[in-house]
Amino acid sequence: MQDWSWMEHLTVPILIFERGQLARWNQAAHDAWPFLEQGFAWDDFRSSWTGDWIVHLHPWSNGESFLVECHPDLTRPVAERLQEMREAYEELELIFSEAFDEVFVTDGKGITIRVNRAAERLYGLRQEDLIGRSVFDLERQGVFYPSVIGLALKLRRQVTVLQTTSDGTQLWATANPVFDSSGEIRLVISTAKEISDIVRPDAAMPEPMRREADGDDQPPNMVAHSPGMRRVFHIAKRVARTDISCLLLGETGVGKSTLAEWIHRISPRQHGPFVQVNCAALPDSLLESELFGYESGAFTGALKSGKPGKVELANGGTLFLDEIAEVPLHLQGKLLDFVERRVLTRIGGTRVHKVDARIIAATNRDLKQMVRDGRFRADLYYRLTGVEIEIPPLRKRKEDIPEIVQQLLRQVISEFETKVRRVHPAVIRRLEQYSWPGNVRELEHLIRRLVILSDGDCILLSDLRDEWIDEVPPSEASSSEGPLAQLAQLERALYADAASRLRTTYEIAEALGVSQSTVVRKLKKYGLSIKRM
Ligand SMILES: Nc1ncnc2c1ncn2[C@@H]1O[C@H](COP(=O)(O)OP(=O)(O)OP(=O)(O)O)[C@@H](O)[C@H]1O
Repeated sequence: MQDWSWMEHLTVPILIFERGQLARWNQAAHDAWPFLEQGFAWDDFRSSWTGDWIVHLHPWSNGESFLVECHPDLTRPVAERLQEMREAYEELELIFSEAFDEVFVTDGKGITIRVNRAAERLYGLRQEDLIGRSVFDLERQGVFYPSVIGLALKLRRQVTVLQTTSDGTQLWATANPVFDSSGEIRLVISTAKEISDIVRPDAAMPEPMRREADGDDQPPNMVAHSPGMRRVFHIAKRVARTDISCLLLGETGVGKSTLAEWIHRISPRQHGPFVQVNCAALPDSLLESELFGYESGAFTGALKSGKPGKVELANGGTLFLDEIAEVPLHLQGKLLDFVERRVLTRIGGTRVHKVDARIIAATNRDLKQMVRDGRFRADLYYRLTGVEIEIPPLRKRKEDIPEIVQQLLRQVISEFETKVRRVHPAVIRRLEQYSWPGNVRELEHLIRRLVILSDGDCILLSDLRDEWIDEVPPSEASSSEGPLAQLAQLERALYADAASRLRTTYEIAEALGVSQSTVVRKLKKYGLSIKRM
């Protein structure tokens, strides 16, 4: 009689098959497969065993019986676990490398261990150029300053600083030291974000919501950080509620037309037309018919049906008389008549047309002085100036410049394809120093030009090389009211006056005793154009 008791000492399942049928098994086999008791043929067993087990066969000498020894296959779960860990690691790697914010990791001595792709973008160096280098060396070389990790190592605590990179980009950086069980710093992990990427909560809102939140406090396309501009909008908003005539004063390109349109848009007349007439754009003979219209056959070349003027077209809305100072004296009387009585007769007509329009006028001239000189009717001046709003020149509200630049950049990017995404802070500083005779319009043209001509994703100081703005000596730039700035203003006034009186750049050149090319350059510099062609 064979003794099978040894089988019970084994913790791996053992099965004995005799002539193809299961004859014996141990407890471990019973635990693994309780159904064995119901009998089992070798063929069934063979077809049902799984890859979870490694099976050894020990044949008996009679050739008809054998012992089956089953070992759990431990390699498979280990392989599966390894695969899971590999996938998790790859995912972490991806998160680390593709995070938009910079992640920079050093050991406890400040030697760089890992950096992500954002670091390459911010510092302009490849990962392999950063790994293995000390943050203190990188700080000395100006790759960034100060080193937030260096500070965290010195202070042995979390630190947040404003870090500047070699190209002047400002980063909001935080470094966090990680300590080991003996209290030594094992790693320092820092994360950093470009300041220009941090948007104010209201800027993140969708446009309609933002407008609602702004409550029409200022036109959506106009920047007003400076106290001067905030005051302008404050007054304009009050004026908008009324029907009072309003005179907008300010140098060329400060935003008079834009403000006039906004006043209309938030006024009770917002559903009526906004009609703009540039009184300087037409010769006197045409300006009258443009403003007041004409009846059929009023003059040769007139339309048979006659034509309403811009004043009539503004019925129910707002009439914006831009460059009001350019209205010739003989027309000022007719305009006064309309402003006082809100009625007009077309050229060649007798019928009186009643027009209900709010009047906003604008000029970059000293209208009061023109009244004193007898070049502008005092009664018209007083009728037009129910309220006078003076928009300050850009050089007197430099705090608006950075945001205007950002706004213009966003606008240009949305208009055409360009790689440019930002303007170097050093460029902004230079723009803040300039005196901007052509005001916001001049700044607008400059940004457009720079975006078009720039090759990279950032407008750099070197891109200003071909701009006259680069010629401004720092002494002049730092004091816009210094003698050089005053000289520039004087020169601008000279050219503005000539441009309003003369018809070509050649005539101006002759009058001022300079070359025609100088005239072209100066007109461009001061954002001026010849009004009467
Ligand atoms: N505060 C501002 N913020 C942003 N953009 C502005 C601002 N003011 C003006 N602009 C922009 O500057 C440009 C010139 O403005 P606008 O035509 O209103 O000036 P203006 O004073 O009427 O000029 P002009 O005297 O030559 O008629 C416009 O494109 C306008 O959108």
